[in-house]
Amino acid sequence: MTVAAKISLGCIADDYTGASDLANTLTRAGLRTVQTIGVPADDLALPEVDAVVVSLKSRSIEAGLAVSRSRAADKWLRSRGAGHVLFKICSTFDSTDAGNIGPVMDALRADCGETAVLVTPAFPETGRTVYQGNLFVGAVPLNESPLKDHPLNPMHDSNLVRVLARQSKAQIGLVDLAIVTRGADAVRARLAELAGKGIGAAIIDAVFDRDLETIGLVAAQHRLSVGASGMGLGLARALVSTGKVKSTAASSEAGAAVGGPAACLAGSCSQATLQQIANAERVMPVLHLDPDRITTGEDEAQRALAWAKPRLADGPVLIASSSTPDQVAAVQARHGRDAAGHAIEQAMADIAEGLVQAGVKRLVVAGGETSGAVVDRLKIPGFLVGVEIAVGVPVLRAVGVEKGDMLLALKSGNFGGPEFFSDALGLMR
Ligand SMILES: Nc1ncnc2c1ncn2[C@@H]1O[C@H](COP(=O)(O)OP(=O)(O)O)[C@@H](O)[C@H]1O
Ligand SMILES: O=C(O)[C@@H](O)C(=O)COP(=O)(O)O
Repeated sequence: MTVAAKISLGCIADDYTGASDLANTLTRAGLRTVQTIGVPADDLALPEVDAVVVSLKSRSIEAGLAVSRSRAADKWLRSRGAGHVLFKICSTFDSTDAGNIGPVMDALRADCGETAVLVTPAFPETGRTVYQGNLFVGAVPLNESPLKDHPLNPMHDSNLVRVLARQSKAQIGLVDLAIVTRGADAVRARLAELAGKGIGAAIIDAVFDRDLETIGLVAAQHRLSVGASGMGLGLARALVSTGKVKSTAASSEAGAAVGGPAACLAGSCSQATLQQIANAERVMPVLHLDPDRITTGEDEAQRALAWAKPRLADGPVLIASSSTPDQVAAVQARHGRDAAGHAIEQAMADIAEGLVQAGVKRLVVAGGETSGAVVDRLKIPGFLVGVEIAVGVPVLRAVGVEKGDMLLALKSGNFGGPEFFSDALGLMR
């Protein structure tokens, strides 16, 4: 990939929707940003940028693989001049006790020789705040939020010091809000104190964007941080306010019209996505896939394509595998959690491939793992960031694809307003 000048910020995202969320945040904060899928090939030509977000699909894979892929991304980013690397995780800390946040953080920390790593998933704009190390999703602790029912990584503990300690070999500390409120010097002093006690990473509280700005000023002087888009916001604002990056307005070219048929795919089973699908039923044809048929190897993808193709000329269609928590639990009990998830993701990828072959140029995908499977199948090497559809979800222009211009939106399951699918298509012309 041609990245002409040295990049100021390197980012490794553990899923593709998370990467586009972060790329969106960095762009809005004034950084010229590109999102790549995996470590870019040497011949992928991209414009000069301040930040590169390498998207991995490493959130729900075996920890050893997540570590080796993240290390390769880190090596590439640092070889392009990134002095700081942000490991972008989910704002709801999606992970299991077997990983992958802890193991990846430990490996990246060892590689760059960081003393104590600042960690926060806070992203106040989407209601994710951290207080006394406890993550809140809106008004409720993480373990009472819909994340308790996530199909792959149900979250049952809101205390992130405990959660990370179960995953990491490092001792985990806390920098609480009282210290953050006192400013960057107080955070630096507390971090030095923790490092002196042998603590390798600290969850840091943040409730408002100003807390993230304080955290960003401190983190930017370190080699590694771990967090969600809020950490990206803090880092980006620090790079701009300290004059390390000149703020640039987002380019409108990335979202320029492509025309052609449009389609939506939903594999997320989040409450937000279920509501968005229900609302989409009023404005576009919706096909609900049968997860049992997919998991037992029936060709649901061909059935979906036969349904969709004749309708594309009349307007967008939506194809969804999404089900309620009870139905998801029943499918998983019959077929196994990973087998069901994988089979459904691959069916979504088959459908996406067939839709693009049928001429679809505008594609909205709901769900992080689902988006990963789809984007991989379409062999898209990278994205430029266009306008924001909803907080954390930009219009993306695919770069380096053989089939020519294409617009996508990769929606984190939990993000977007009730009319998200129409909102997205309204901005993807
Ligand atoms: N009806 C269903 N039953 C069981 N698993 C499902 C169903 N529909 C989708 N899945 C799986 O659930 C997971 C949803 O994860 P993801 O796409 O990351 O969504 P989110 O962004 O909400 O986390 C995927 O592995 C997907 O294949
Ligand atoms: O930080 C976030 O919440 C998102 O950027 C994100 O990573 C969401 O993941 P998915 O819900 O799996 O899309």
